[in-house]
Amino acid sequence: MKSLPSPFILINSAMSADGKLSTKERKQVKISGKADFDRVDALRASSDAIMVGIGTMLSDNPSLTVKSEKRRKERTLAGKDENPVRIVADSQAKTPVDADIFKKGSGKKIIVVSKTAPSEKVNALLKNPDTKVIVADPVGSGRVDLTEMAKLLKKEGIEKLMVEGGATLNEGLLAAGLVDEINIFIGNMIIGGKNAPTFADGSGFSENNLLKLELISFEKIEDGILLKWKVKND
Ligand SMILES: NC(=O)C1=CN([C@@H]2O[C@H](COP(=O)(O)OP(=O)(O)OC[C@H]3O[C@@H](n4cnc5c(N)ncnc54)[C@H](O)[C@@H]3O)[C@@H](O)[C@H]2O)C=CC1
Ligand SMILES: Nc1nc(O)c(N)c(N[C@@H]2O[C@H](COP(=O)(O)O)[C@@H](O)[C@H]2O)n1
Repeated sequence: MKSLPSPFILINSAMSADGKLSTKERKQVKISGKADFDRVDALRASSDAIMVGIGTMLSDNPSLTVKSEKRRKERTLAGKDENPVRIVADSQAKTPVDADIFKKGSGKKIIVVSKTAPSEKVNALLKNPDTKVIVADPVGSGRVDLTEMAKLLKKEGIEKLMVEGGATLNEGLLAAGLVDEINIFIGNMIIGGKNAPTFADGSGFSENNLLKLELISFEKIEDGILLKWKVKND
């Protein structure tokens, strides 16, 4: 069983047929087609928050907004912000102060940092409206403690957290036993390259300690396939 308290955490990723999230230059690739991007948009709209790691922030500068106006309206009619809370796991507060999450779309932003994040960078980030910095580093390791982060995000009222990568954060959350569900869209291309990020990088699991999954569903979408997995955290 997953350790509580934590939001329900779902990782959504798009990968190539050979399991890569992007190129060896860490350049974002359009793996999903129109239909899958629309599915992802609906998933964003149904979530309380969307999170990426600092690696993804620096390489992709994502806006993490809900793209469909209809879905944004539905959220506001339900008394929510247009966009879910946008969160970055960013141990040293390296998120650029002019990142697209601050410029595009309305709604709250949370930067999760460690105790050793430089205060001038933290203060600069806090100048952005609707932005909060949370320190999740109980022992002062200099790295965000993901279990502590989950606990603090739950306290912020986040019940459903959608994680959109990247490779290192995915593995960190999986290794911490925090992930409930994985949605992977496998696109019709090979990216290749031993240094191209895969779905779960980090240090990985050992042979006698592999993380087991249970298949929920599979669905053909355009020229790819969507796999939904439940994570067996016991
Ligand atoms: N195809 C897809 O669906 C997606 C692809 N990507 C791709 O993934 C690549 C980025 O992946 P990565 O470089 O691995 O960066 P990442 O986005 O996974 O961020 C990793 C960073 O998160 C921070 N972090 C803080 N605390 C952590 C902890 N306890 N455990 C793990 N990480 C922690 C660390 O500074 C770490 O270096 C890019 O090339 C991007 O384009 C990213 C998202 C989705
Ligand atoms: N679902 C999906 N399919 C792909 O093909 C992708 N390359 C990604 N990437 C993720 O989407 C983020 C960009 O979000 P915005 O359009 O800027 O809102 C990017 O950072 C990855 O997390 N996802």
